[in-house]
Amino acid sequence: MAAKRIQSALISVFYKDGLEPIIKELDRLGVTIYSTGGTQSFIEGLGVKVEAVEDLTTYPSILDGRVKTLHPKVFGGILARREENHLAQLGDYDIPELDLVIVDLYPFEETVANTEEESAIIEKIDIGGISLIRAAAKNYRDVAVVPSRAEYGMILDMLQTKDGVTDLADRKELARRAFKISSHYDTAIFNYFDEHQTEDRSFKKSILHSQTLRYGENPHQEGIFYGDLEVMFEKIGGKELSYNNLVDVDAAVALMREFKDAAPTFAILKHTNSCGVATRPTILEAWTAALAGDNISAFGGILIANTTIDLATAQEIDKIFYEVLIAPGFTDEALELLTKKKKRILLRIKDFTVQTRSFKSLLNGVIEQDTDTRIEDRDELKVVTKKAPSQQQIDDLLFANIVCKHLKSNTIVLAKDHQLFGMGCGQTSRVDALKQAIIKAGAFGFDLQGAVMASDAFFPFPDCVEIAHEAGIVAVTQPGGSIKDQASIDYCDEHDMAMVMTGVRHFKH
Ligand SMILES: NC(=O)c1ncn([C@@H]2O[C@H](COP(=O)(O)O)[C@@H](O)[C@H]2O)c1NC=O
Repeated sequence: MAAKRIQSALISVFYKDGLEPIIKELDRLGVTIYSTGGTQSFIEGLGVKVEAVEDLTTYPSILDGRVKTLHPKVFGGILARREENHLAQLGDYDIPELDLVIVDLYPFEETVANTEEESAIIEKIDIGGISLIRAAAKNYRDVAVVPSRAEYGMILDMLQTKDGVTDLADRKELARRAFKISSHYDTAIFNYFDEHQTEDRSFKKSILHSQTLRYGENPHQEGIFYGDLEVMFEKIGGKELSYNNLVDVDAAVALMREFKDAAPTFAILKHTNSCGVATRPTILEAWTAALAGDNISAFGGILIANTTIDLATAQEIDKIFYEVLIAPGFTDEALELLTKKKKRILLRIKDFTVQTRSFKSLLNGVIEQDTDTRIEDRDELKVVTKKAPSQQQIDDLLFANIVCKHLKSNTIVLAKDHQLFGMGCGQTSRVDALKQAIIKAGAFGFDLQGAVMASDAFFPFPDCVEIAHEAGIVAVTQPGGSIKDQASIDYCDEHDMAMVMTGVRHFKH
């Protein structure tokens, strides 16, 4: 008996919107509707007959609504298997069968987001509704459950096209969704209680949206993204985002977030590392200067701007092959041109915010930390050398420090006039990172005389400032904290270099 006709329904919803067409359809099908106070009034307002749950239970809703459906006459009608023994018991206790349960839970997450008042939050922990959902889902062989407004379309379609008959596969799918909703809801409640706990924590994350990716990092690996990209981006064109695209887009957004309020800035990234970054008076100039940083690595890169892309910039960008272009806006003419290349992914970014906590799988568990959203401003730069950097050099040091923060450790950034000249990253020694940065700067024609250097962590020895000086570097920023800091400072003093310390390390593994 896989197909079931809906003859009775219990409806208890917090938000009433979207319910009307379902009620009308149930009414057309002659379904007996039971409902709780507010939902009952809403249905009556539609001119549809409805039985009060209070009449069924012969109890009023008590304790300010904390107990209204929690009663054997309700749960018996949902949980009874439609077989002789259970149906006989329903008969003995005068309990009606309930074939369909529609619930929209108290908005717990929304309440947590909007208030810190604990009593208001606690009252929004739904007890009766979540029990109704779980009971109906457990008995999916006989009962259909609608656990949230997201399933309204699905049930309406079933009512309309199958005339109130549900089949087992559909009811099982609704049950799967019901446990997805109930576990998500309980995860949110748990995380609220667990938030300030220091011991005995449990890692629980629930994301309702997902996207199956073509593959993972490589074609032989499966890949899935859990999240809702539409909240952050409007995808204007191009192929599906791949696993690697998503990783790179994440790195690009984290970097450009630091330049959100700066003058027009462009960054070009490959494998999460930036190979070109520049800030200029116009976005076209920023693009040109970023590309000059390394026009070879830029091939197939991820491009991100903090400013609307105009036609002139689009015409230049269009000359190279890139994977993804992200910007807060595109002029119509720019879009007309850029969308001609059908595979190129164009994302209009709506929101530069990054998650405040980040985590990844590791060994037999997960490692979690605060996201590194800290960035130093000019007041935090402590001059440790006899010579202080000029205002222009301070600007360049701050620029280089941001770029450095977003490169894989160990990393060194060389920059001048708000332009990345060369970087070394992902190196096992800081000296190698510096040598790589110098080679790259040279390869793309940059003269390092008067340029600045940023390091993600302290210099264990003075070798880096020695090599930097020989290359022409005049000012350095680094966190400091090495027992040999003084040796680097002394070298700078002896060679007319300026050094500032931030006191903040920015490792990125
Ligand atoms: N306490 C109960 O027995 C109970 N039964 C259902 N609810 C919830 O009450 C809300 C609907 O109430 P009303 O129909 O009165 O507006 C729904 O969000 C439903 O999930 C309950 N409320 C909270 O637990």
